[in-house]
Amino acid sequence: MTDSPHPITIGYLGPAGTYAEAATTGYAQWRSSQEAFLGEFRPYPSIAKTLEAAASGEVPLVVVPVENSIQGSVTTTLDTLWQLEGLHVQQAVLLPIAHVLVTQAPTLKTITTVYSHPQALAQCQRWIETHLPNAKPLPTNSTAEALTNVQEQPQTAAISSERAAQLYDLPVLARDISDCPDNCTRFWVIAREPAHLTGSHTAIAFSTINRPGSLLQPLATLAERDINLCRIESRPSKRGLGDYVFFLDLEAGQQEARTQAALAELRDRVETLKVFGSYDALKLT
Ligand SMILES: O=C(O)C(=O)C[C@]1(C(=O)O)C=C[C@@H](O)C=C1
Repeated sequence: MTDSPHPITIGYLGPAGTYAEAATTGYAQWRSSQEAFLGEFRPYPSIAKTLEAAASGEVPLVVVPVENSIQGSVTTTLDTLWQLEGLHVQQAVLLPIAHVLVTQAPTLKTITTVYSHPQALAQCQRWIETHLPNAKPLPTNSTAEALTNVQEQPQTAAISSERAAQLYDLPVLARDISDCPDNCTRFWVIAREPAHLTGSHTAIAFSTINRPGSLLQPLATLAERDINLCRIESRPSKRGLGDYVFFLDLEAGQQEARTQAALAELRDRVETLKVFGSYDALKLT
């Protein structure tokens, strides 16, 4: 008989039934199909608290949303990653997002409020305006948390996954309510321990001093080494208006010589550089 592996606790945005939970359990299942791995799961009340749990060493691994195909970056994740020290991206997980409208109300007309995570509300904004013109959208910490309002107030609705509606035993009134087809969210698996350097993509971020060429020079460093970018995103540095942090995803692994050389040069060309790590993408269905 073989010994079962020691369980690894993975933090995620809870409560049970979130998309983050689906990404986390999907990742753990995949990993245990590759190696002796046993995941146990710990929900946190917000994305920031989930990342803080990894940074403080409370849990060795967390899974957080980074980017959505309709709504773009999950800004809390980027801002918190920039603020915290010592976090390493290990893996990307792509999860299809299929939102439903959950309510105890008999018809759409009687719904006064629609609760969900701000990302989910934004991904369904046009549908809400068309089908619930009189309902007030109100943000919650997660899609699953939104369902607790529906349990207590019959004239309200929530946007979540169908799986979450089943879990909380609540009725679904409308399906397929995302504003664009193929809605998909990319999550990152993040660890406190530096990962192996393998992976086809590398995530970095840097701040610059606001002067001519301060973005051009780092981009030239990457272009000169034939490193393609698959994403660039700016976020306010929070030091003052017009001061930014740039988040980049490189189509090159951290272990590659060209990446090592580019990162060494980048350190001299930017103010602060953070290398989050290299990752491959796991596509869940
Ligand atoms: O609220 C959830 O269920 C989450 O997992 C968070 C989150 C996000 O922040 O993007 C994850 C996937 C969907 O895009 C909507 C919400």
